[in-house]
Amino acid sequence: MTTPPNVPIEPHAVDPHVFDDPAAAAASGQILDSAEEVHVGLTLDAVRPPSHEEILRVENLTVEFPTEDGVVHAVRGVSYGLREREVLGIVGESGSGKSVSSLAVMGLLPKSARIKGRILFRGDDMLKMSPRKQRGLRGRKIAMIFQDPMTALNPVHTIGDQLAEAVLAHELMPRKTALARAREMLDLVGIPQAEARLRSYPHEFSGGMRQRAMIAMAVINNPDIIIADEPTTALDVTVQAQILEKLLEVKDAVNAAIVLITHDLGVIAGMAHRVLVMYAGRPVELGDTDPVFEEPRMPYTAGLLGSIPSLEGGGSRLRPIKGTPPSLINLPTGCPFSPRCPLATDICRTEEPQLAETDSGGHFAACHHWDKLAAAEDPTVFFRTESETVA
Ligand SMILES: Nc1ncnc2c1ncn2[C@@H]1O[C@H](COP(=O)(O)OP(=O)(O)OP(=O)(O)O)[C@@H](O)[C@H]1O
Repeated sequence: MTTPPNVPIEPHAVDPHVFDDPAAAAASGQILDSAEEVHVGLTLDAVRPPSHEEILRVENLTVEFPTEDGVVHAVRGVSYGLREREVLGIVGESGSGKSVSSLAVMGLLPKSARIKGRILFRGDDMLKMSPRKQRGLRGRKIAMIFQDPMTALNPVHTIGDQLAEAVLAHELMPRKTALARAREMLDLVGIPQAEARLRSYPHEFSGGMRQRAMIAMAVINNPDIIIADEPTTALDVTVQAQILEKLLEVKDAVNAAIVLITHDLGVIAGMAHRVLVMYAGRPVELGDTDPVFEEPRMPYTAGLLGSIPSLEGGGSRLRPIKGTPPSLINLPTGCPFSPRCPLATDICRTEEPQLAETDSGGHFAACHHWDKLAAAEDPTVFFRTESETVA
């Protein structure tokens, strides 16, 4: 796998003695991750590979929100498949439709949302299922981890009660059995003294521990799919790496696939088998992570790659892509990236390109000029300033 540019996931890269703001946590009486909890260090190569069986297929998904200002075209034709045990990364700038497309899979969009397309779970269209059948899948077969565990955890109930409830919502069993499963899950996610921690309240946990508890909650019903929406954005970098490792380890333990939503290419590089790049509500590049990162075929992806700090060569410069994404209410004609694209020509301003296979199998891009990127030695060169190019 490509080395993650800024998130260390290689073995022993994580210092188990460094916790998220230990002083502040100790002062507030929070329970911290324990020093005994030494991480083995896990990479994607160390977990079981995906099978060929597709468990989720999203087909031409569109989501619109009617608002006072007009219709927001939040998701405009997203299609992808997810295989058993696969990690699919969805990356893109803020507002590109990453969360809305995943909330559609979870059935968590507001009633005002107009949803079209198909969301097939093992071949069954979830958008056409009875609400009862949908409820049976969501939370059980498809679970979600949110960015901020405090919005998902109830502050007035203990962690143990909340985990037990998550089981009892889907399965009839004695409460004691559900609590025993909750304890097992806290063990699995690396929370020490799990028995005692069942009685803790969310505010007694550090940020990293809360996110571990969220992972425990997501996997307690042995899901086939975990949707993780920016699961570590709120945590500091060291804790991020620990949590991501744990997510991979736990995913392997329960045999689940992951849809990982992030704006952090480093996270994708270390964790995803395949990547879907989104721009203005549409997928603009899709393929195995290494080829997409090493030989992007969509200028937007090349621009994103050029905007992350390079670890090699000392001169680590951030080159954000100039300009801003378009309004999703008044989209321009043609390719929505064309106003920011250094390769744009007349056709880009009149015709929106479709996602199509490029020069390598399984690598798709929505660009009229992907061949120009293919011909360039360094595809990020188009996004450099003149002085950088000369240097
Ligand atoms: N309930 C809603 N009503 C109207 N517009 C909405 C609603 N929910 C989301 N949107 C809009 O849909 C678009 C896509 O939002 P989404 O949250 O999917 O983006 P994102 O790529 O996940 O961004 P971020 O990284 O900031 O979470 C945005 O323009 C957003 O403002």
